[in-house]
Amino acid sequence: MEIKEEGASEEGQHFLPTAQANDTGDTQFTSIQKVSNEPQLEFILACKDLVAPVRDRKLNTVVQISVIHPEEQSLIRYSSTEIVEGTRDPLFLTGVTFPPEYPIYEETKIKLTVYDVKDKSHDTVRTSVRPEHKDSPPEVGHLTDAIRKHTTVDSESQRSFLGHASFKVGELLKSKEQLLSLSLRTSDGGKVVGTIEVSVVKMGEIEDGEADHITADVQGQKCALVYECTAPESVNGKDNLPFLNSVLKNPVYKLYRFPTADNKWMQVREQMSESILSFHIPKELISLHIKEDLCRTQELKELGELSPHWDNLRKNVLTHCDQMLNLYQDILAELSKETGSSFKSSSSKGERTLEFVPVNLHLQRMHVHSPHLKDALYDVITVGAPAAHFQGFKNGGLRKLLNKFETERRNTGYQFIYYSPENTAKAKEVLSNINQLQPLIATHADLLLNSASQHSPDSLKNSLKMLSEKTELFVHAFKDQLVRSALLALYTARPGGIFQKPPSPKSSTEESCPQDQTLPMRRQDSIPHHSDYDEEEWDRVWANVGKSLNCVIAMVDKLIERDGDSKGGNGSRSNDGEKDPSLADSSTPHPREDWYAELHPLILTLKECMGEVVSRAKQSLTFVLLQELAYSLPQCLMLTLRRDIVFSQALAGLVCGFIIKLHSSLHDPDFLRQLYTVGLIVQYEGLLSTYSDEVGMLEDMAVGISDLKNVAFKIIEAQSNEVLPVVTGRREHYVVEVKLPATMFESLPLQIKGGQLLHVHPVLFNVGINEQQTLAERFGDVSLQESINQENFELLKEYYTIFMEKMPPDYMSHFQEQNDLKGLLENLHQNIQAKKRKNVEIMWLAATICRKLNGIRFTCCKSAKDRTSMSVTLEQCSILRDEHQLQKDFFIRALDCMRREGCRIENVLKNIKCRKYAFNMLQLMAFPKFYRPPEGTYGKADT
Ligand SMILES: O=P(O)(O)O[C@H]1[C@H](O)[C@@H](O)[C@H](OP(=O)(O)O)[C@@H](OP(=O)(O)O)[C@H]1O
Repeated sequence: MEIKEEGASEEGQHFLPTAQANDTGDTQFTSIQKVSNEPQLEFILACKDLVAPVRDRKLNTVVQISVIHPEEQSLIRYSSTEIVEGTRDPLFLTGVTFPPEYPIYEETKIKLTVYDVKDKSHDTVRTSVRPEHKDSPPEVGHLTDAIRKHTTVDSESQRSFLGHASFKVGELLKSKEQLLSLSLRTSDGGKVVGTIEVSVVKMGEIEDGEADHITADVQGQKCALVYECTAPESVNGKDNLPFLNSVLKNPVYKLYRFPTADNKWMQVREQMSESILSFHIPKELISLHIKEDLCRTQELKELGELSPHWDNLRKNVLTHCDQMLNLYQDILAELSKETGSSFKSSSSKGERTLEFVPVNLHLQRMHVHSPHLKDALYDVITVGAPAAHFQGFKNGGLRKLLNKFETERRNTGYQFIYYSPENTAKAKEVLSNINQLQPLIATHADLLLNSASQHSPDSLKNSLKMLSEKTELFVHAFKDQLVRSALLALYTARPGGIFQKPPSPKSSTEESCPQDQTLPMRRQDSIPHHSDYDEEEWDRVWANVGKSLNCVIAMVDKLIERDGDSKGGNGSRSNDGEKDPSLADSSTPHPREDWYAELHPLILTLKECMGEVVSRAKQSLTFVLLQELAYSLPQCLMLTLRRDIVFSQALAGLVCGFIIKLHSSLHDPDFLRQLYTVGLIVQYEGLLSTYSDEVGMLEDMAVGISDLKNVAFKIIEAQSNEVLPVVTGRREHYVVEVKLPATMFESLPLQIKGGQLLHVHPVLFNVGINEQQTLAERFGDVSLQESINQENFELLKEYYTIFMEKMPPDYMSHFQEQNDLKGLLENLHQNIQAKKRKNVEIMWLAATICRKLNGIRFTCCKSAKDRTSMSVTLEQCSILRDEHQLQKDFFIRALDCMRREGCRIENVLKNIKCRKYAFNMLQLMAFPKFYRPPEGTYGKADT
């Protein structure tokens, strides 16, 4: 019987994605008992004694799995197995899994339809995730009618119906050993054409003696089937799930079984999930930029009077800054409309309002349950290369643009004062420190006064300690030579080179300072002229803060001492109990003093001295920043915008990777120790070519990833159910606060609980693999890739050195591991030096090193859809081969299964509404061998 007949009887069939399948709203059906957040039901299939329609014809079989929901009675296409060729007893490696949220009940019926595939190069069965009802609304259809018609007819004409069987989920679950053996019948329900076996699978750890084994034969190989055990908490981290679930969304699960070298089965579950951080982090970041830019605009306005040249420049800068602010505000407003979004598709890459959002960001997870080994999770974050697609790549990407900008700026001549990028960054840092410390010191000063008015010696001492610490930090912040030189520059930029002295504080310090701690500085009464510029004045102003703090300390000491005396205490005694003669006069009892009245004037002076320092430093450093902004407007601001966009995409991915890593390793004390002592390596695999537009993308990506070194994480206790991370700080210095629920937070080491900043060490290795890279290698230039790989190798080596220095020797579980790592690093270095074409060994080595160093893995290409899918599936199968003894002969079959029916083809589907990797034959010929998808899974769709 041909598929058309079968199709006709299943007119209402459709393929329901989990996101839409969540809610039937009914409770009259019997739910399946399930472990929270684990798939509800997983099974595998095998057929026996299939009858070929034509005698002696070898069968190539595939099973299509459909679901009949109890309340609907319509058939929904759910998934397919891979095609098994040339046997009447096929064992399918691709299983069936129903995710946690899928509406499946004991009453739900599953229909299994077996087909014989004549030409598998055409067997791309489904093209749409949505109902194929005649009357389905066009906006949910996703595909153009033309494509849908073409692909359906094309695929269906290439296979024929063999037989079908159905069962209810409850029957399977209650059956002996949770295994059903069903007769396959022709569509009229008459003839038996073979049997199909359905076996429930439960992923989990095998402990010796616990596993049941069933011997099966896969292409002549005996394999033991393993059933039902419980996954260890370290893998599932079940108690942490609500936390992870608040970040990950719309999971897709796929299940496989593969034979191991010792003829047993391993089970493998793929999971692919979106993250709401895709949108959340960009929104956080844009808000932060807006705050920072508003503050800068205000500081520019407060720069005071400037000579006409500088004043015009400032006006110009302010106008452009306002325009940029409006732009950021508009983008934020647009993004805020996207409530609940967690995915930006590859086809939205160039959308202006989504520019800050990473493309196609997902967690790609492989959970392996293999005999005699602990269950293992392998995570890779897949995401489109962080790049400014809307701005385009005509003039290159950030790496080139920033270099060009800097070189030109350095050579501009007289109109601007050149400050190096380091100095500009320093100016931003000091300004930010001032803005943070000044209010903090003011608060501590008020607390000190409060303690004074309560006449509490202990609280007075504590407040003083805090005040002293913060004031010392403050004084330290200004030690830089930059402030001094910027003050002179600003002085010369005032009208007539006149220095605008900030309002003088009242000169009360001298009078109120106890004993002989007078301030050496006498303030200038007249405004100095250029030639009069007193370079040392700044030192005096700055030193006054320290001196007035000393006055406060001395006064507090005095007050506490007198208080002790008045209570009949010992006064101030030296260690041997003798009275200190220098303080002998103050040991006579005093009546209870008004501490507040004594300290208040000193605190006022301290605040005033600080005010003067802040005012001068702020103005001079703002003047430094004016130089950067004023040069080449508006390009300079556009460059900042580009960098912000690229960074935002990179940061969203990083935060997602960090949270997932934290979640899966929270119970590992060694990991936590590594986190606060060395920080985490974050390794990016880039698959971009160094030809045409992708050169610009790679230039963007390299800067975006390198900028991630300016990010630190801080773990804080969540005060409510809201656990989404918060981004604080400013450009070039970000702190991401990750909130953990109380129980999880409590289990952390003190260092992390105490708020220690946790650092990341990003590295990028890129190897172009496509036909464009062939062109680059033959006719173009690969130097960008070479220098990126070389530079990042040095960074990786540095991390490794610190890691080996700081982590205890027993941390690397075996001595062997250390040697392995060293060898791998050397090997990576040699491969980078070798300058071989499309040397994908670089990627495998870098990824292996990252995994061994317990780092966070990323894989990126332009859209994280096609090349990325090839690479992550290859990585998964290589891990199965190297770490889980996947039988050698099954390497390619496993790879093909994952690419044909796995999560990544679903990724393609959700991006372009078509189940085909966007490659043509010509492109694939240029790919390294193991990066080519199986027949029938690629082609160009007219999207
Ligand atoms: O434009 P054509 O000739 O169809 O080439 C495609 C490539 O073959 C794919 O590799 C690109 O996708 P990835 O960047 O996910 O690999 C794919 O990127 P896109 O999905 O962003 O269009 C295309 O560049």
